[in-house]
Amino acid sequence: MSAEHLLLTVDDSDHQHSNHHDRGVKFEIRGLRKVSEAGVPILNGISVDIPKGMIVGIIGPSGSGKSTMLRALNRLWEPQSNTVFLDGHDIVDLDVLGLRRKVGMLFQLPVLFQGTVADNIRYGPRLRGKKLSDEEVSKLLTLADLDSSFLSKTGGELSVGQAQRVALARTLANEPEVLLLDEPTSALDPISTQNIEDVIVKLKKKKGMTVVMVSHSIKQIQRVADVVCLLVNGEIVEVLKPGELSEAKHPMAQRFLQLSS
Ligand SMILES: Nc1ncnc2c1ncn2[C@@H]1O[C@H](COP(=O)(O)OP(=O)(O)OP(=O)(O)O)[C@@H](O)[C@H]1O
Repeated sequence: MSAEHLLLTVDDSDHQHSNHHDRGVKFEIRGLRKVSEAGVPILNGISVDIPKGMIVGIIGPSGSGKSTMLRALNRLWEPQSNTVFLDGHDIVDLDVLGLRRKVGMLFQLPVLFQGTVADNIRYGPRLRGKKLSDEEVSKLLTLADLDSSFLSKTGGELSVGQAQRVALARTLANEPEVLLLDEPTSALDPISTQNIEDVIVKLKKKKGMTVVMVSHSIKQIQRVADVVCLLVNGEIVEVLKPGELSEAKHPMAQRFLQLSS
């Protein structure tokens, strides 16, 4: 295991000149490990800082641990104590529902609850005793690039791309400060993909959102991310700027990038 803590930095001018330096949250990961029940190492001591207001892309071969790493960040599995910190707080000491509100997650395939789009979007706030008005729900839909004609539709009436945007609006209704995206566009057509990418970039620029995004698409990562972590066999083997991916030095990373591009 490398004891080195990877610090992600960018010279992206949007980030440098963002008005949101005092907003957003950061993650610090220190030696995060996971071993399967059969004793097979899945994560081998991930140590990386994820600064606030940055879009961090995670790429790597299938089975390298990308989803596992992401899922630790909102305790879909329980990391060891003293390994994942959100703004300085060990996440295992935080209230898990509060953590998941702050750290929203979107998966490859959207799963909507029964009821209308509006019911779905109101769900999270309602758990906290807050009733969103139609106007507030419409605003969230707009943020996810959908218009208010969707309010009364049900999940069955939506395409996968539209459902994914509703799932995004539902996550945003919790006013998260971090978005964890696990291949959020892999089931979508190019236009829906572009819509989601645009929304992600807008959220970073307008709200200073911190985003950690797993993707199999190198091109997508190059379009969206400020910085890219290459994960191989449960370790971050390289941290690169999106424009420098071809300069990866690790042999497995090189091979993966050659085959993926
Ligand atoms: N709960 C579990 N028990 C045992 N093994 C697991 C568990 N979860 C994941 N794994 C294994 O850990 C490794 C990493 O899985 P993970 O889903 O994080 O990889 P990934 O990089 O996201 O892969 P992909 O790109 O295919 O989605 C895989 O070998 C997987 O089979």
